[in-house]
Amino acid sequence: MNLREKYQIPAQTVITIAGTVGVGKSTMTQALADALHFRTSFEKVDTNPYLDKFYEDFAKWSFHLQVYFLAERFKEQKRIFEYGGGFIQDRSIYEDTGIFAKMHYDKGTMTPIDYETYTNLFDAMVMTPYFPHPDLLVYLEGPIDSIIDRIHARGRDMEQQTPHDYWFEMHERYENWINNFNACPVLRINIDDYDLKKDPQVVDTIVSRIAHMLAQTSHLRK
Ligand SMILES: Nc1ncnc2c1ncn2[C@@H]1O[C@H](COP(=O)(O)OP(=O)(O)O)[C@@H](O)[C@H]1O
Ligand SMILES: Nc1ncnc2c1ncn2[C@H]1C[C@H](O)[C@@H](COP(=O)(O)O)O1
Repeated sequence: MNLREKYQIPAQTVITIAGTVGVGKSTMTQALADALHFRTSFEKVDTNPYLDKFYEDFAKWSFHLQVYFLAERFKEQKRIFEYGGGFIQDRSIYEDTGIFAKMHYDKGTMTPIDYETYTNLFDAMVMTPYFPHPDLLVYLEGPIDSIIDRIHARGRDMEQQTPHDYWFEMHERYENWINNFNACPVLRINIDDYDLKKDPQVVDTIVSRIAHMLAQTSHLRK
């Protein structure tokens, strides 16, 4: 019996994993998908044609990158819908606007006109009754020092060159963002409490918490 059956999680459930860069979303996505026998929807980092350029020059490439991410995530959303759910998604679409686009606009590395164009597009595509929200957002959080260690351990070149202040600011913004997030139910998980690398069996406890939260919020999906 897999964990989905053990904890009676509906087969069509869609769970999105949110959290700052390097916190462990991809690792959690794979662990949950394996445990629940769900499909995965990963961010494609290596094939992103703007990401390296963006880290070299935020002001020049922030708009292009946001439009690219929006299109990619929307295509993934369509794929999830066509399969009828049963997915774990690595990063939510809400973080693109709520964290990244907003942060670059506030820092002056996205122009007001580009920001307005982007948010209009985002709202027209996502903030409508026709866009199915996930059943649950699992929010990963933890101390910024451990997260920066993970970014360094992973070793993506463009992230190594980025000043730590960028990651500090993002970490702080995530905290405010999640405290005001209400598009779907949220389960908060602290990375200090569960170490999927050292103890893969801990996924059982995480799935039981997910099942509990899904049961508590099932009335919202009827
Ligand atoms: N529990 C953990 N303990 C130590 N390192 C971890 C843990 N979970 C993830 N990592 C490592 O941290 C780095 C970032 O994790 P990743 O899942 O890619 O994060 P994200 O998708 O949020 O950017 C990777 O090198 C990954 O192997
Ligand atoms: N919407 C985004 N804007 C800017 N940068 C973004 C956006 N979404 C993801 N990214 C970056 C951040 C990381 O460098 C990579 C992958 O993110 P990760 O949290 O490691 O999965 O893309």
